[in-house]
Amino acid sequence: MPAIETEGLTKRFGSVVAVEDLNLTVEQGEVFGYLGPNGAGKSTTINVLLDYIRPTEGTATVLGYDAQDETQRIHERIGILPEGFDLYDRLSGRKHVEFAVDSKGTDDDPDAILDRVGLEPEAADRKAGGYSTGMAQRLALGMALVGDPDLLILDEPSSGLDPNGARQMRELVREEASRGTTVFFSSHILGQVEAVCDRVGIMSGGRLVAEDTIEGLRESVGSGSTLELTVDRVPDDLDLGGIEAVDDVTAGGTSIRVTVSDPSAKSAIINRVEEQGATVTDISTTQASLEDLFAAYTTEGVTA
Ligand SMILES: Nc1ncnc2c1ncn2[C@@H]1O[C@H](COP(=O)(O)OP(=O)(O)OP(=O)(O)O)[C@@H](O)[C@H]1O
Repeated sequence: MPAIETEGLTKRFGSVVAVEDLNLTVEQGEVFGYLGPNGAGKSTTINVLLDYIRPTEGTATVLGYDAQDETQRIHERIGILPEGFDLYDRLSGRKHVEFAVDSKGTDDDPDAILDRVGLEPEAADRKAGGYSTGMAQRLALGMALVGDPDLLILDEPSSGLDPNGARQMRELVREEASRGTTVFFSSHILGQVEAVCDRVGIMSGGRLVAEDTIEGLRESVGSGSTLELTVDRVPDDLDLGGIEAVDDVTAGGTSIRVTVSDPSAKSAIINRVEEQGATVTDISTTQASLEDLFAAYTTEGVTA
């Protein structure tokens, strides 16, 4: 049974198609990154999964339960960090977690949870109204962890976190995943997604335009890597014509940068450069970042 499954899920708001014919499967135990530019349909999808809104067409199940008919069962077994969550300014952090423990009827130790999300006892006793964005984010995540959920739905969990906070968030996500929790993670911070997700889905204009591992996306976009050669001098009429994998070449000073669709073309490129009279003194390869892949899928019309 997948942790999340949607079939033909469509949501229209009047003439706006927010989500169109979405077939998404997130397996149990996965850390799944749900990506897409503003307005792509990510929050709408999450809102349907949580039954905050009803789909126009199609179905969704969460942990095997129907998102519309078995909402209560779902909410008992998931933890949610919503986008733009609200805290009670006058209550302390600890009170927030105690409140979550009471409402879920669990026996979690609030202090252990606060410790897990990095809120020191002194901070936990202060009113949440005075919290920084990062502290508020940690507290909201702590509340989501109450009841040891089978599925965590995190909507933009890293927004407002400094690099340390973001690292801690990654560690927490990984820790939860190693306990068998499925994590469904929407984010604009692509580095964060790349570092923690097993697979990603990319939404664009309401449609799922890619669903794969980051490695798989690299292969299907084809724009794998950039080869950077350091040479004693760039040949006058540098010519890499005829090497099929070469997409783009730029050269200057003692450096030649070649974008390749297939990294195994590396030796052919080096040989060709050396045949033209240069000595290659250093070689480095950079792979397309998730940022590049995201741009390829959401702005350049690549379809999976
Ligand atoms: N309640 C609503 N009424 C009308 N249109 C809506 C409503 N909610 C969302 N939309 C529209 O549906 C589309 C998808 O929005 P959605 O919020 O799901 O995108 P998103 O990917 O979550 O974006 P963001 O990253 O900005 O949160 C947008 O065009 C948005 O304007």
